[in-house]
Amino acid sequence: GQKCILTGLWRNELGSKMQIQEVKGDGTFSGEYKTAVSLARRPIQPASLNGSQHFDEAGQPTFGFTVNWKSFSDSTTVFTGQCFVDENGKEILETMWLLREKAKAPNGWEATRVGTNVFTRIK
Ligand SMILES: O=C(CCCC[C@@H]1SC[C@@H]2NC(=O)N[C@@H]21)Nc1ccc([N+](=O)[O-])cc1
Repeated sequence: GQKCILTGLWRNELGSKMQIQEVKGDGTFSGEYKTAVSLARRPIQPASLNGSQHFDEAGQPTFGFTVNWKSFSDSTTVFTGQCFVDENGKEILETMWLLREKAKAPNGWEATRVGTNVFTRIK
């Protein structure tokens, strides 16, 4: 199919897996995120994700999505990034994320973590 439509199964360098359902005409999508790592005490469970992508003429759109970890942690991650297609037609998603855990009070310096992830398509 068309390159950099996010529908499908993706995996990042941590071994986390992301399944994105069909991307709607307005660019919105939803899916499921299975993280390979966690700071939560409770066992990891699949989490829902919702986001949107652009449809970019060069076929290398930007996107963003939110993962609500509700089933095992009171925390939230937002990812934002761009899809790139390499010379072999291989797609990669370069992302940065912010992970917010629930803090006891405002201005909790320890509450937000930041990082990067690169995803490649599994299917
Ligand atoms: O552990 C969690 C929820 C799972 C977060 C997984 C992150 S999302 C960015 C990165 N990319 C991945 O594929 N996986 C990791 N939440 C949580 C629980 C406890 C605390 N804590 O500090 O106690 C902080 C966060």
